[in-house]
Amino acid sequence: MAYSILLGAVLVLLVAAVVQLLYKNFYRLYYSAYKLPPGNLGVPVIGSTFSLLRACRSNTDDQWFRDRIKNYGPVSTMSLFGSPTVLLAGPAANHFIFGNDGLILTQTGALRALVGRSVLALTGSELKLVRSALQGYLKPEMVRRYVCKIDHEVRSHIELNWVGCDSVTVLPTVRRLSLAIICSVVLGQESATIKEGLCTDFVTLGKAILSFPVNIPFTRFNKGMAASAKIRKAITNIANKREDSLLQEANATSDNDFISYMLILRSQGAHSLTLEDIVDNTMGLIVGAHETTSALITFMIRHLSNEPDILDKVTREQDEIARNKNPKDALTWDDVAKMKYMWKVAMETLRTIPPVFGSFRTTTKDIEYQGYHIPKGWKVFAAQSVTHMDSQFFHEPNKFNPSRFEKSAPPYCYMPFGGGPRMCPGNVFARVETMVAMHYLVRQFRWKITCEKETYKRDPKPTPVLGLPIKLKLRPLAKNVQANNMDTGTG
Ligand code: HEM
Repeated sequence: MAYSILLGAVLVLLVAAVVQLLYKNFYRLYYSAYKLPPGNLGVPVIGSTFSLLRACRSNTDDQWFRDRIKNYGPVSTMSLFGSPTVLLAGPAANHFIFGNDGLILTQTGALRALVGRSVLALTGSELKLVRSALQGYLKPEMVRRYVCKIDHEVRSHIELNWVGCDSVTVLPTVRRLSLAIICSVVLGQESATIKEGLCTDFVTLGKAILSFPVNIPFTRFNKGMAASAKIRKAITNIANKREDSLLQEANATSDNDFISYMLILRSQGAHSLTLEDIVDNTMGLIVGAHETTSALITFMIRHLSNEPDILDKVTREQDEIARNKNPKDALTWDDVAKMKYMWKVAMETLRTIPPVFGSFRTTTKDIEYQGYHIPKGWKVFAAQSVTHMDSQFFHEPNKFNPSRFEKSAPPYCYMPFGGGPRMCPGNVFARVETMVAMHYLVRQFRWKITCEKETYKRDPKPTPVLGLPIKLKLRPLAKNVQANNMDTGTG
């Protein structure tokens, strides 16, 4: 028995070694005319996937990238998620990846399966149409119209989840806020079922983005697919109702929800997406907005609790904005524009802990970069988080110093929202949401982190391992703020 197990193990090892050898030689022969970047593809299909995922989950991804760059230089070959991939880092890499029309944005197979035919998975003329619709929906003139809704969501959320609590676990709480905000804007009045019932499903879906897209029971991907089906069903119900009511109203105009906006654009001939495509794009928008902004707000709260001088400066700025208005009135677009210092705190948070740490692209033709060839069909991954923490571009990169943004960062060194034609279309929305939420939190509360030693992992969004529990106190002045919120009916 023991002998046959041993024999079996030897055979498996032998087969693995032969496959590895064939795989390596196949690539070497097939690309013999190419000057490939240094590195290797590692174990077939798996390559460096698990090692990178492990690094992400133990918050050592930055070190992982640095070690690779030390071993192979800023351009190297590896295999990730089953594809040969070239890893790039540095401002030249960012310039290359965001401005090269031979590269198309790639999503992991898992994301394509989870979010379907959203902007994230489209190419060519369909992509242009959807991108332009998204940009139209999220352009500053439109976001200006959502500020009041965002303000209302933030105040109601704080009354329900923060006021009267001695402690709060920040990340899950802020995720609910962020989901409530994006759903009430994107889905309109009927968003309640989604924002109240499906937050956990959005988190499960988010966690499956970096998983192997093989649907085996109990895996992350399998759970993500189940969550995605539930979300899609709920959004489809809303979309069907919207379509019916628009058919009944001649000359309907959008009341700002994304589904009506897309249906009206379609009736005007701007695109020909099916209702299913519109549902997928709505999901894509919520997925893009929800965990990124909640990560930003969570880590701002964490940073501010360790930086009393910065918190003081932020509070003075926010008190000044509040002083010039009637406390019952919602914040406006102009108020948000005055939050200049707090935005620098957000930028510094995005530099140190970017919610999206890099960008994946696929080559549509053979490409040359810094003397190396990147063959057609290969993936290119640029890790922007590496440049954010490089002392060549950011003096004392480990120091949390919002004032560094009094000067612009060097070109292509600071890219938390990406760049080029696929730059995040939600960046203005994210700014408004974050500023409004932080305005009320900073003015109403003081907090202390419960577990100073808590670390975070990338899952794939940065996630404090305990969710960031904090002890909470009302700021003395906050009693007035709270009384006024009650008057306005947000309590
Ligand atoms: C702090 C918050 C946010 C950060 C850091 C962030 C970051 C990013 C980045 C880096 C990309 C580009 C990825 C690439 O080029 O590979 C992206 C794309 C995207 N983001 Fe955001 N985002 C944030 C908030 C939002 C919000 C609030 C929305 C929606 C309201 C949104 C919607 C999207 C969409 C739809 C895409 C895909 C665009 C495309 O494929 O062309 N994001 N985001």
